[in-house]
Amino acid sequence: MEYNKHINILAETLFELLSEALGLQPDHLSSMGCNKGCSIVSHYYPPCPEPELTLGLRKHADAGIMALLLQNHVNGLQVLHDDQWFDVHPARGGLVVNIGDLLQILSNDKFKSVKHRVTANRVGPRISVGCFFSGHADMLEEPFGTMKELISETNPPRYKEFVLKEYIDKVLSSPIDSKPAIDYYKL
Ligand SMILES: O=C(O)CCC(=O)C(=O)O
Ligand SMILES: [Fe+2]
Repeated sequence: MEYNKHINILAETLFELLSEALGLQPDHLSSMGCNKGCSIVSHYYPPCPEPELTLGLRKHADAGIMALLLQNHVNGLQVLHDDQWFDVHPARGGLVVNIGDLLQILSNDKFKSVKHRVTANRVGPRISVGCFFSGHADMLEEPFGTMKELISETNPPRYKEFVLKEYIDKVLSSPIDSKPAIDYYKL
């Protein structure tokens, strides 16, 4: 699919910039496989007659590595910052880049995943298309944790190592509003 092809090119560039921001070679995150395992999830939020009584999507942080989100012109996406919700107004032709929990772990909290939600709306529908990167299938059976290159005496790991497959099983089997999988691995 044409869109997927462009998203993958963009993701490659973003992973280069993120690697450099961590003081690593530009191809570091991609060579680990972070730019692979892209799944596309689309949401359709119909207009809601009583939006104050519900939400479009509950508060959460994305569990994977990174998400690139396209939204139509209808408001609804909000991010949590300093205990306050802020609207992420749709920008024509713009994409939202969300850091996921796995990138927070890889970077030892240098990059923080963002808590977000979608409010319900009287107008609509609101439509979004998210491209979620969860990493190359080869990473599934390998130990996963903060990148060794980032660990030092002054920057000890904040997460214990785990097997990615177990983490993903936890994410997929956890009931709504239960403890996020990342919290099981915090040291
Ligand atoms: O619909 C949106 O804008 C957000 C979707 C989302 O956060 C998700 O699928 O994880
Ligand atoms: Fe999300």
